[in-house]
Amino acid sequence: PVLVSSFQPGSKSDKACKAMSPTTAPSPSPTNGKLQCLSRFLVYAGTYYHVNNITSCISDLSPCKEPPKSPTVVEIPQTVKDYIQQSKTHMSQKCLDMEAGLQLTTHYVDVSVSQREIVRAGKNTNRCLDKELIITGDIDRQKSSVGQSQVRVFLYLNGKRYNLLFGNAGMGKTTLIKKLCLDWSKDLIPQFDFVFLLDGKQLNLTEPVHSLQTLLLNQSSFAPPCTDPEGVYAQILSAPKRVLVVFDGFDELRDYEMLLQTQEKELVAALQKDSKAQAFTVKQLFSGILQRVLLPGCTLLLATRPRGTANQLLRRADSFLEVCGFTPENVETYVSQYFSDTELRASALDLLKSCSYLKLLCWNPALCHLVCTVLEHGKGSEALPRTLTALCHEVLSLKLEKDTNSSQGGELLSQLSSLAWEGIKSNSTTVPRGRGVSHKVREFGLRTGLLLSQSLTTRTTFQTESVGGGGGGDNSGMEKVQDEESKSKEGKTFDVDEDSLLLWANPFLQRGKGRRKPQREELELTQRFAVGLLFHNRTELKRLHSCSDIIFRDMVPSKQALVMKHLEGLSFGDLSSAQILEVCNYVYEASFTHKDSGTDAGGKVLDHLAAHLPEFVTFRGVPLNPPDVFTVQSILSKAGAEGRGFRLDLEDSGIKICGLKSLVGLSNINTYRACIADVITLWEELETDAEEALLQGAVSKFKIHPLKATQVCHIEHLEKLVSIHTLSVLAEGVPAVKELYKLEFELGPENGPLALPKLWDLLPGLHNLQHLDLENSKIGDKGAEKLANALVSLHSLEILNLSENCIGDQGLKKLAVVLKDLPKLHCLSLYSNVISDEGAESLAAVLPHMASLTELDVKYNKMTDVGAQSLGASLKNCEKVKTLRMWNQCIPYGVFERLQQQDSRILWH
Ligand SMILES: Nc1ncnc2c1ncn2[C@@H]1O[C@H](COP(=O)(O)OP(=O)(O)OP(=O)(O)O)[C@@H](O)[C@H]1O
Repeated sequence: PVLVSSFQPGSKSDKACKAMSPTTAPSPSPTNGKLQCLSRFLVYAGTYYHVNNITSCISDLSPCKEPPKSPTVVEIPQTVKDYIQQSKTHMSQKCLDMEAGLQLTTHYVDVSVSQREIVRAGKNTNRCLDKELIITGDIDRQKSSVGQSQVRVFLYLNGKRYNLLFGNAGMGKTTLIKKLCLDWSKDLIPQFDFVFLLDGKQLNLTEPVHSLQTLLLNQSSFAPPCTDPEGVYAQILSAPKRVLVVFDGFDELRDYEMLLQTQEKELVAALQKDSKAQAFTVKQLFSGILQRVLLPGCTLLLATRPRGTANQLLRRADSFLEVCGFTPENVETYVSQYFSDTELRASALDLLKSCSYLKLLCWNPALCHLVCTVLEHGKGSEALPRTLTALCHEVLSLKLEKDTNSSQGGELLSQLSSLAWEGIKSNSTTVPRGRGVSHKVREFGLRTGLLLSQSLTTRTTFQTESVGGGGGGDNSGMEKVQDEESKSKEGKTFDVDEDSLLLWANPFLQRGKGRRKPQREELELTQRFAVGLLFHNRTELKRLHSCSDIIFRDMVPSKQALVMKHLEGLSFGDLSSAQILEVCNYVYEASFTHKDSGTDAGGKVLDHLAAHLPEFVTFRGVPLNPPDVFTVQSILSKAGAEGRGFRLDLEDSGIKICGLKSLVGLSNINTYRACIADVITLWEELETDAEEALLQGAVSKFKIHPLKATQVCHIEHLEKLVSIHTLSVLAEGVPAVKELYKLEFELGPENGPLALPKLWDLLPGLHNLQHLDLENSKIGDKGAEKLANALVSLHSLEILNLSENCIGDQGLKKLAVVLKDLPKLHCLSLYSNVISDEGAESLAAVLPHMASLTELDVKYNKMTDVGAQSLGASLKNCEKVKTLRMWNQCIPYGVFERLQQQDSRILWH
């Protein structure tokens, strides 16, 4: 395309997508504990939202350039080889289930996994060790994709010992792990002899009766009974590099961080001394593995949702992977695999096309499954749900309709809802064991898939040769049962065993006791459902018998009024970006769950938000997933219909290019910011599709001022944009570049030098730049020379910060020549460089020619009294200068004081 002829076009397809969770900022709570009845119901709907698989796994990827090198193969005894073979057979049978009726072998969709990066938070990289995950733009995310073959994920693990696998609830971490296990069982991943899956739920086993050996051989998911535990364990210890340990079932990074807290010395010593002693708690053993006290050479893969920062963990890990969820193509594959009947398949795909929001929800695999459940019932597009609430509600209704004993469904559902709401309030994914859940409720919950039951298995370890296949079962010769509630059943069970652990099949009910911020993903979701249901169609609600007539007559309108009052009480200008997004989502649920909204109470809520959303809407730093973009878009366009215009900031939101297109395409968006590389790709797409009006709008509304570059890619992107500006056929160039007045180069001394060559190339294109900040970028004399060449073109420059840059006399000499030709420069900082007398003199020589200079800082350099005196003398000819800071240790105190007495503009600080 002409517009972008100067550089490599990016990929045009949105093939990767982002799986980031919204942040946990405090948010308005329309429920405020007052909508309990309905919200309980909604919790229930939410509970159904995702039928979760509880297993454990780990993985890490990075692009694999070479075939993996297996560590030296140690001779493995035959009995151990047999065990490995048995493990593989066992795993290949046991890890196949994804959802009821869906299996990995027939329904799995190859998803992309991308690498994520972290940065040190804060400007001073030495002082601040905190690290954060970077939210990358769409194009960069696609570039960092490790591809779709799961085997590649494993190859990627090669040599990386500490791997984190991120993904929001339902995005497919557990499923990916199972697929990896399946691949391992098929000998596709030869670098590991052993793969063990550990599960966060096992932390419920609090008795100190475990050893590393029993943890791995008896407690890990999908492990078969072992005839020769001693031999196998010895083999594991002798070649830990050939062992992969996967942790899953921890809901947040923080849960892992808790396991990284320093252990007592005696405990560490005990773990190291005798890892076979059955004297440890599961928690101690998990800690031992995560802290590299136990099995130090093994590869770890930790699956987790990305919420919250867990600095210790981020600091330790070598690689960060993320499951990207489904692309539109993946959704099509999933739907095609889900519907084996060709006619049903075609109609499902057709229906999905007509329902944008549902289609976007399918980005999340767990929701994609729910969408298929609804599509399966073949209602026309008019009857399809349009919100998350309506989707979950519909699935729940279908589920209950199918339930044979549904006569009591309403009552049981209500009881289950109370339990779920308690769980949300107490931050627990499990139903407390002492809670005395009635048999009926338990059975109902398990039957409908709202509850899962998991026995915290202590697997049989055979002492004899009499191993029978992979089944756990009630075998004789069983080791001591280590938890009174543990059963000798295999892994996860779904029976009505009163003793096993009851879990909500809902990924949004998170664990942890009160130490978290109160506002969590699941609570946000509950509120979203609560609001949605409150404004739902009454006939629909009645289908589940969850509310009486009185509730409809009295409570619903009064709660609706409360929501409205709450909304009216919000001061939108004070809300954080995450809160704005939450409000948009609540309001979307309220306004669109009911089919005929627009004229009713839900419509009023929408009107209010549309009228009061601030004119500047920023989602900077808040992950915007595809359905979020849709809700924001509907609210913005509603406001547009009322004549309101907006400025949008979408930087660091991970928005996909198609989402960017839909928002930028709104006629009432006056200006926008977003990842430059993504914007350029959008322009390219618009140009290729000959969407001229949209292209023109997308170019003219784009803004980048002021720009703070904190990563190398920011400068790479800017370079592309500047080259479009200078080379493009657009007569007026790119307005965003022309209007860039301030550029802060904040990559720090480590990364700065990587991007400097590009910076020098692009700088001359920024004709209108007024403020350039290059502090602490290690530019040195060479860089100073390059900068001098670029400065010739920057006639508008007013402020130049070159503090802490290792610039010496040579560099300053080059700079001095051009500094005098910058007619508007009024502030120059050369603080903390290595300038000595020679440099000071060359600066002194040009000082009187710097027509606009008012502030000069050369403090903490290397000049002595000689240099100081020449600067002092030169100052006499510079009327405009207001301050000259130049103290350093090489200038004798007396000299400095005298200079100061002569000219009060000379300052210490
Ligand atoms: N690649 C895939 N192909 C087909 N279905 C998938 C895929 N990934 C996920 N799913 C579906 O989505 C559901 C949720 O996935 P999964 O349990 O793996 O999510 P998760 O990221 O582990 O969530 P949580 O954080 O709640 O544990 C699965 O049960 C499965 O039905």
